[in-house]
Amino acid sequence: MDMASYTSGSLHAARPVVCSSSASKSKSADANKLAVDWGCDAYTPKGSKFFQEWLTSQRLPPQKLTLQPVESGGRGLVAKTNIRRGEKLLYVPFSLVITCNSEWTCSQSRLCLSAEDVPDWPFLATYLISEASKGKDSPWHPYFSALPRKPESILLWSETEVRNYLFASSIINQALERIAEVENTFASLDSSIYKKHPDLFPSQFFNAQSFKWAFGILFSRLVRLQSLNEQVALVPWADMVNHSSQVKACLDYEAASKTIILTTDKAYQPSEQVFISYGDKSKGEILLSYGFVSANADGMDSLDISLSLSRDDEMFAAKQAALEEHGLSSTCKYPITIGGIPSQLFAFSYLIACPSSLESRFSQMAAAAASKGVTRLDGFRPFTFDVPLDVDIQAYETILKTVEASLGKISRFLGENEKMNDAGMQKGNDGKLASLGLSGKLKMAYTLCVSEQRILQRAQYILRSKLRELRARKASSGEAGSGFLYGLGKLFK
Ligand SMILES: C[S@@+](CC[C@H](N)C(=O)[O-])C[C@H]1O[C@@H](n2cnc3c(N)ncnc32)[C@H](O)[C@@H]1O
Repeated sequence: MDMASYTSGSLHAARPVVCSSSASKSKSADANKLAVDWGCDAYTPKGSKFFQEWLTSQRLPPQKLTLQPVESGGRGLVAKTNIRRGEKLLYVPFSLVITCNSEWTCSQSRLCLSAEDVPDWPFLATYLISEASKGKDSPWHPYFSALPRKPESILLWSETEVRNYLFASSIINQALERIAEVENTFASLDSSIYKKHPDLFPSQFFNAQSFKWAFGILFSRLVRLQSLNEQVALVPWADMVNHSSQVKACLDYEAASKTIILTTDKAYQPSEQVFISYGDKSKGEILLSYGFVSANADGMDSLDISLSLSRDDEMFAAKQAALEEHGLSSTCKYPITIGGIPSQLFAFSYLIACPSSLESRFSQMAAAAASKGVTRLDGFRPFTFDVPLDVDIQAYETILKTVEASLGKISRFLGENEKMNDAGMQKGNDGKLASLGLSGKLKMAYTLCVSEQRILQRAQYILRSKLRELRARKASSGEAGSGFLYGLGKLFK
C-alpha cells in the first residue's frame, strides 16, 4: 500500500479541532505534576468488552481470538476455536493503525513537529501524548483506555533501581543509556518545540513522565511492518499478542486485504494463548525493550562480553589502526551463548595479546575479529597461522578474566539476594523463583542474572579446560608444541 495515498477512515471523521487544552489554561495546574492518567492498570472484563466493541465498530472483523488474563504477560489473546498452523488471523484494518501518517486531532501540533523534522519515535511519542491528552475528544480514546497505565518498561525504572538490580547484569549500561537517551530526547524536544508552543504542548501533559510513558508504549508495542518498507506502527488489538521464543510468527501488512495479519506457525486449541515472536532476542534485550524476563531458558539466551585494547600497550596505535581498517574500534562487544564463545571474540583477544613481533598479523587478526556471522571456534585459534604459545595462553586468560569478573558480580548480587530470602525471595527445588512478595523488578533482575550466570559458567569451564591443556603443553614441550595443539578436539561445537 502506498502510504502517501492513505486517507483516513471513519475513525478520523472531520471534527472541529480545539487545540489548546482547557487544562493548560488552568492557573492552578502544576507544570511538574504528572497529569498522565491514561490507560488501565489491569485486565477487567468490562474494559476488555469496551475495547473489543470499539474495535468491532471500527471494522475489525469477527475474531477467533479473545482478550483474556493470562499466566504471564497480564493479558493476552487466547484462541476461541481450533486454529490451524499457517492460518491467518487478526486482519486489523489499516484505518485502525497508528503510523507517522495518522491524522492528528490537533493538526497544528503535527505541523510544528513536521517543520522541525522530528524523527519517527519522538514524533509518535508526541502523537500519543497529544491524542491521549484530548481524552474523549480523541478518536483513539478507547484504545488509550486499554493501554497499560504503567507499561512494563525499563524506562519506568528509577536510576537507583537500575543500579541496584542490574549492577551484575551485562545490560546495565544499555539500560542507563536508554533511559538517558529518552530523557535527552525529551529535553531537546521540550526546549526546541514544546516550550515554544505551550498552547499546543502544555507542560501539564508534555513532561518527562508522560514522555517516558509514551516511549514505554512504543518500546513494548511498536511493530515494524516488513511489507510496508519497515514502517513503524502501533496496531491496536494486534498489540495484545504476547511473545514466546518458541514461535517465529510475526505481524505484517497484507496488501491483498489491506490489513495487519498474523500467520500462525503452529496449531492452537481453544483456550490456548496465541503468541508471536518479538524477535530473536536475548533475555537482556527483551528486558530492555519489553520490560519482562521470561523464566524459561532458551537458545536465544546470550550476553555481551566486552574487550578493550590497553592504552598502555606499546602497540596500541598499530592495533587500533588495524581494527579501524576493518570497521572496529578499540573496544568491542561480542555475544556469548550457552553454545559457546564466538571466534571473533577470540580474535580480538589474540590481537590484545600480540607482541610487536607479530605486527604483520594485526590486520588478519582484526579481520577475524570483524568477520560476520555466528562462528564458533573450531580448533583453538581463530586463524590458521602460528603464534607463540604464550600468546595463546594470554588470549585465553584475558577472556577468562573478563568472564570471571562478571561471574564475581553475579555471585555477589545473587548472594545478597539470597540473604534477603527471609525478606521475600526463594529459589525452589527446580531452580525457579518463588516469589514471596519482592518487587517484580528485582525478580526479573534475579532471573536474568541466573541465566547469565549459567552462560558464563559454561564459558568459564571451556576456557579453563583449554588453558589447562595449553599450560600443560607449555610445561612439557615449550613452544614447539603449539602447532600440534592446533589439531586438537573441536571444543566449541
Ligand atoms: C505488545 S504488549 C502485549 C500485550 C500485553 N500483555 C498487554 O496486556 O497489554 C507487550 C507487553 O506484554 C508483556 N509480555 C509480552 N510477552 C510476555 C511474556 N512472554 N511474559 C511476560 N510478559 C509478556 C510485557 O509487559 C510487554 O511489554
